[in-house]
Amino acid sequence: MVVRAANRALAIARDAAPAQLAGYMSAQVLGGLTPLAVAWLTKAVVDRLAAASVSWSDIVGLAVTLAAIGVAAALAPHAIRYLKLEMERRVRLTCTGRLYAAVDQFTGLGRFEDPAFLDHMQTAQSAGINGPGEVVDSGLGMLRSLITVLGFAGTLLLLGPWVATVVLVSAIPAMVAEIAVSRRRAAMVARMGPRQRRELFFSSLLIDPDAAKEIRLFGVGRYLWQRMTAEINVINREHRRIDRRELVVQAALALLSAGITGALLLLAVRAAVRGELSVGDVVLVVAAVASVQTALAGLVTDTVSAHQALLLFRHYLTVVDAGPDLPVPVKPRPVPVLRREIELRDVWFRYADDQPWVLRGVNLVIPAGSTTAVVGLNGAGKSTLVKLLCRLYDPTRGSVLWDGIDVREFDPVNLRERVRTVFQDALAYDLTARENIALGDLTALTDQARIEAAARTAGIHETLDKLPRGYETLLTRIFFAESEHGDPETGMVLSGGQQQRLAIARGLILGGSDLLILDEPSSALDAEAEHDVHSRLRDARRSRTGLLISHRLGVVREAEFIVVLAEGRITERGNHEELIAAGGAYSALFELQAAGYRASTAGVAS
Ligand SMILES: Nc1ncnc2c1ncn2[C@@H]1O[C@H](COP(=O)(O)OP(=O)(O)OP(=O)(O)O)[C@@H](O)[C@H]1O
Repeated sequence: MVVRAANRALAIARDAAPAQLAGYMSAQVLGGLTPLAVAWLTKAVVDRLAAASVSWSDIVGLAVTLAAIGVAAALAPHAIRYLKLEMERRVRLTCTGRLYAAVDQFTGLGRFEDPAFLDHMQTAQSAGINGPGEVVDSGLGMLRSLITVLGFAGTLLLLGPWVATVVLVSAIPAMVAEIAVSRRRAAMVARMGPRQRRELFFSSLLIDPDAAKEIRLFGVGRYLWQRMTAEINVINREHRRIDRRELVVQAALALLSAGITGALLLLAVRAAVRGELSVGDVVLVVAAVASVQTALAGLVTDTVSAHQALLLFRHYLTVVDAGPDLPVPVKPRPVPVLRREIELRDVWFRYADDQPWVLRGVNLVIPAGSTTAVVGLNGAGKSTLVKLLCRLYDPTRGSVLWDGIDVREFDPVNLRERVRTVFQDALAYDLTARENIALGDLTALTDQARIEAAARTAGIHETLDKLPRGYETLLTRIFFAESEHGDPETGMVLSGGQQQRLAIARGLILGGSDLLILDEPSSALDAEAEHDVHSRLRDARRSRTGLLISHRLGVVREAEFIVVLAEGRITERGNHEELIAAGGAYSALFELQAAGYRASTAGVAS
């Protein structure tokens, strides 16, 4: 598993930054050989100096080579740093692109509501995208250390085979102990994922312009930041625990290493006194012991870093390898133009196996070319039904049929080209007015006529036209337009009702869709504006099939078919007159709303 992840990391680095990777690798190999070259050259110089007669010409070549290596060694870290940073930048860009491309392939909503998968996405986004860079970085560090260690192993043999063995074997407990700490750290990071997400939630909320109003009016800022610091405290406590364990392990290992170095030094000096080693040999052994100890410590640290980076990188791989969340047939059927009807046949749905049923055997036919309205109390399941029609989820049981074809036989992307939905909680993007509309169909991005036509149908054209920069006005107060950096006048914020109209324009811009779903798109509009929007929408729906969800029965009454959804079941169906005559829940609700209007009209009149 770790090996597979390492291979994937290396492959990404090779794809993203081949030249930088090759340069970085060469520099690290040379870096690993440098201490060896320096030690052997120094030994040669010292031995010649210690000889009875020595001339300048005897050692000038060695001395110049030594000096040249010194110059190269002084420059190398800067070159390595540049190559490493450039490689990491390129790798991060590639990983980020692949991550979001993968997330974009999740056509349903399930994964965005699964806490375990959200943890994978959060770790992939924060740490996983740096994984390949860190793995390569640590891997090349290991390679460099390994070259130094193996190169000096022969030198240590000068002191006897057991000496080389002791030095090399002393690295094993260090490796084992450090990897154990690393595993604990990775497990802790995974455990802290939900807390980290909550910390992020609180910190974003506290500076979110949309949340600022409520937070101030309710005076809950303190409560929220204290909740945030409570999360940070727990995260810090866990990190501290691991840091302390690491401190103990590293102190013990440092003692072991210093003890071995000291003992070897004593051995070398004693051997020299006995005439078994030359002065140059002693210099070489001292350099060898120091270099091997440093390289072994580097090897351990880099192994642990690589291991840590790989564990985090696995979250990234989980996300990019997750594949489609909704099953898509190998050969999806093309979505035909809707001619007859959309049918929900015995549809049961719950958001997860441990959640209650939201829809319980819904049977509903939405005839093509007409408008069907769904009414029901809060939580009855109306928006859930809409999500199944857009195939943001699949029914747990039963099926949704498009002219008799199960929508699971289509590619969801194709289906959504035929279905347009405007939700009550549609987003207002911090982009220009033009982009806010064109996001409904990006082919219209530069087609002002289409954008304006959609805006006119939604009754927002006059408003947008009068903005300081017309359709090019940024609809935000949190960014400046790039061209006018620093000008606080660049952004505008629309009212709630205007934003809804904008969302309607976005929903309408796609030509050729068959089904227009309006899930309370006018809840933020005043009565006059709502009437205006609905009469415009009626015209827009004329050639399409419409599904309307609304709590305002004055709007609903004009639909050809009305169904009442209660506790996940359809309890009444018919047109307005039929439902009023039936005297059921619809009739009672309609009476209640009408009485409210009559009372307020009477109040105004008196
Ligand atoms: N993502 C979700 N995960 C779990 N449960 C959900 C989710 N979304 C909605 N529900 C639950 O499903 C039920 C139906 O919700 P839904 O939003 O479909 O109702 P609705 O009829 O549209 O309500 P409203 O009139 O308030 O908009 C509710 O009990 C709600 O708690």
